Amino acid sequence: MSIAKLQQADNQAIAVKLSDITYRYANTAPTLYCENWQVKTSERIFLHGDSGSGKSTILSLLSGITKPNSGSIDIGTSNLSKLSASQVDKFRACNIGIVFQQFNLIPYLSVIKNIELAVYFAKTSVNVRDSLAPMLDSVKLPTDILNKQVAQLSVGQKQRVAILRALINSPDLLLIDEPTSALDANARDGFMQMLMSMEQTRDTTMIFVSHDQSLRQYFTQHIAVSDICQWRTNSKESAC
Ligand SMILES: Nc1ncnc2c1ncn2[C@@H]1O[C@H](COP(=O)(O)OP(=O)(O)OP(=O)(O)O)[C@@H](O)[C@H]1O
Repeated sequence: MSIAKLQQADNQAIAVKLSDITYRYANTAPTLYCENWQVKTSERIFLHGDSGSGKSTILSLLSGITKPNSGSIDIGTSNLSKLSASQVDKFRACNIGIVFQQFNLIPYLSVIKNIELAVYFAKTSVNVRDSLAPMLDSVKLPTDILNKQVAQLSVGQKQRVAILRALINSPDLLLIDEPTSALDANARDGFMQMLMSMEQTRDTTMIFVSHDQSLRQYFTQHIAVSDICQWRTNSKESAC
């Protein structure tokens, strides 16, 4: 199941579309409103905002991990709001690569088992070892790391494994959440150069979130969270 492309009037396909979204974590919490936001296919977006502005929440909504209270989210021609929970899980596994802030690797499993799980959930016929061979080279990891337990890896190595897991099914959409926050400046720049060179030959749409403005240089499009979504407190509920 690959993402069918939504065509726009100017004939450029839409990869992501948010329409009239509202979301809140609990009844008393402020509500996040996102009226309308579209990302075209193959765009590489740097989505920035202060800590707490909602970057991770937006990625969670886009990936279908979090369901909005109202509104709709289209990824290609698939409206996530119309899919059942299990259909969303399947859709995500097949079409969306995600690099989480804390990587979300399973620490007691080996590197290869972590990556194989992504292929298992997508039910694709990817041969993991064959596909990984050139990718390992690109991220400068040795082949023997595949059999190491994730718990034994450095932060930088975990970050690269998280990228490999996100890319193994050749997703159309890549969502990346602050992957460089635990790295020093040299490691951060090395990681960004590696990510961009891996993506040079792919047609992936990428949404990369960070509060670190020094990463802007790697992207041609920069969008502030506050330009697409706002947190508002419901005045009736807060009155008493
Ligand atoms: N599970 C949760 N329950 C309640 N509130 C939450 C939860 N997760 C996030 N929030 C709140 O939602 C708002 C946005 O959080 P979010 O994690 O999306 O911000 P962020 O921009 O990614 O922050 P950071 O840069 O620090 O990771 C914050 O006010 C946060 O406290």
